[in-house]
Amino acid sequence: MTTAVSVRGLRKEYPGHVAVSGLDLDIRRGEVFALLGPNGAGKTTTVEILEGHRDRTAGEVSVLGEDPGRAGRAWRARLGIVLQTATDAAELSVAETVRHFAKYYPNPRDPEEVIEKVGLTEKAGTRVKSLSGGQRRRVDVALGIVGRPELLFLDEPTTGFDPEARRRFWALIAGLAGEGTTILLTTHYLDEVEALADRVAVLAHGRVVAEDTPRDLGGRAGAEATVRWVDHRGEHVERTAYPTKLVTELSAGGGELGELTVTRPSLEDIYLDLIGDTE
Ligand SMILES: Nc1ncnc2c1ncn2[C@@H]1O[C@H](COP(=O)(O)OP(=O)(O)OP(=O)(O)O)[C@@H](O)[C@H]1O
Repeated sequence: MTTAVSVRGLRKEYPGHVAVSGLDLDIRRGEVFALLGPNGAGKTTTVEILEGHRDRTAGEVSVLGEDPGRAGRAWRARLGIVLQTATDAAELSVAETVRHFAKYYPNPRDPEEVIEKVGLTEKAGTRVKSLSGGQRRRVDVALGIVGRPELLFLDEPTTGFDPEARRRFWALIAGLAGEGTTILLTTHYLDEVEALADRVAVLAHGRVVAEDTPRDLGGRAGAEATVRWVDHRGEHVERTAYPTKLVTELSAGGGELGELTVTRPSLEDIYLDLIGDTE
């Protein structure tokens, strides 16, 4: 089977509010798929339905071949979940916590190896309670992957991470993806999407408004480039589909083009455009 997640016409109504309204989604096995969208777009609700933690009002949902509303423990053991809310800080140490969770799974990863992967080896003997916020988040990630999940849900996983921890986390996720783990990532960090995701869907008002690779989202790859440079007459800005041609022409005289830059819309520009269109 090549499909990890398939969603058709998903709808979720809370009293007096429609959180998800006719959402379709397909995530392939082995893919890193990102869900983007403004606060309240319906990302967490959707993810919770896929995890089997929330019922739905209507629609078809299949996750690893089963309906999350009806699937049992064996199915659940194939998932890894890192929720938005951090683990309740216990009296247990990092190593004790990870070892304890490992016991719930039929084929867990080696707890020491997991602790090393999330960069907490030096804190293995420390109580989770005494860790910093970002370090506790890394414990959450460790607990999400210790069961060797086929499908890993990461809901805003790097909130509170310092830049080095984020880079380390990205490498960890790329490694898991390389081993074939399917990953559904919810995040507000566009650089994270760009670094990690094979495909991205943008949600607004409970539905998918765009879906593509980060490179191509919203026609980004084909968008015109902006060329800027400075000469004795001041700053120049030109938009063109053929920046190489323009730069070649401009530099034909052999002179240096001061402060030359060629840029295309960033993922953030495209994202804000897509979201702006839905307001
Ligand atoms: N238990 C609930 N009861 C009523 N309304 C809810 C409930 N949970 C979420 N909602 C509403 O449903 C909408 C979607 O919420 P959801 O948490 O799925 O958004 P989100 O995209 O994950 O947002 P964020 O980026 O802030 O995490 C919001 O308007 C929210 O207020």
